[in-house]
Amino acid sequence: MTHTVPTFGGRLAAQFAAGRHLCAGIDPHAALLDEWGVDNDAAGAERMGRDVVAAAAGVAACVKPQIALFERFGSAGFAALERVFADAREAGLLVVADVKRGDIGSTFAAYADAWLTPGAPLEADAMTVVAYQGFDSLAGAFRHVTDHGKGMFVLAATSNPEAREVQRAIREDGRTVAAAMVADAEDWNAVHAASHDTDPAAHEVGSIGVVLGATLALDDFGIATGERPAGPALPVLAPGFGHQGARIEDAHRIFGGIGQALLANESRSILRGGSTGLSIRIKERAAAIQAALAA
Ligand SMILES: O=C(O)c1cc(=O)[nH]c(=O)n1[C@@H]1O[C@H](COP(=O)(O)O)[C@@H](O)[C@H]1O
Repeated sequence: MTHTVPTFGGRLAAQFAAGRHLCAGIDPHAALLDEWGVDNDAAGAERMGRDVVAAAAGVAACVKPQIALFERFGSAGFAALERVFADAREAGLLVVADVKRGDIGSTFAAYADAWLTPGAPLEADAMTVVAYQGFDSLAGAFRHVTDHGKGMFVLAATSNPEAREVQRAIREDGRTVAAAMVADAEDWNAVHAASHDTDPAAHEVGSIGVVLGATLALDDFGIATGERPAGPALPVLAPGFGHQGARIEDAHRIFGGIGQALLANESRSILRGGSTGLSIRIKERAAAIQAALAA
């Protein structure tokens, strides 16, 4: 089967080829909104989101709105989010909806429809997902990936210290939970690259990625950082830089061979300080990330 819609992996590859690896977080925490001089409400969150989009356009690869920080304002928060998404699309930025959804297959499919259906009010390019109900519980999103050029980032090894007890646990098959998420995503990409004969970029970078915290020693989670198996590079969404303490200069040491398609997320480190200087902060962080990854 061949497809004409560009894949999410292909669109990521284009961002990387242009030197863009920054994922600019949109996390309208109450304290940050206060620093921005806007109210802690949906309009304040929208202001922050749209300012980040304007400053990140042409500089970052994507924006990642953290949905809970909009959801706390109910329907007004979702309306704000729709406008932020629309701005981002118009600016040519990929949108990763940080929704961290997961469920049994039938209801996960409804989450995938909500966030990944073309033309849906909250259509994003990719969403963060939780696969603790099993990797195949994500199947409801696969058709959006193959047919609509969408993507997913599966939580594998997250940046928070308390995640270790679950994510380092050994499964019946002898792999850690985290390493199995990585392998399942890589396998899926390898199998499905073959169906995208018309999109050579789909062979470069996969459309299902994982979340790997930059704050971690990946070896501890059973995740190999040496050479990867043949197949498309695995997109890695890496939070933990900036506010959580990881340094982009250490990216090669942290990720090694698994960091071929790295999106470095920073949220509070670029949002802190208000809208004044936002554009400069985003440009500086994007340049530092590009330099560190090119080194
Ligand atoms: O999936 C995520 O985005 C995520 C996974 C993870 O392991 N750690 C993590 O911090 N995140 C998110 O990444 C962002 C990090 O924000 P800062 O610490 O302010 O840069 C937040 O929106 C988190 O919810």
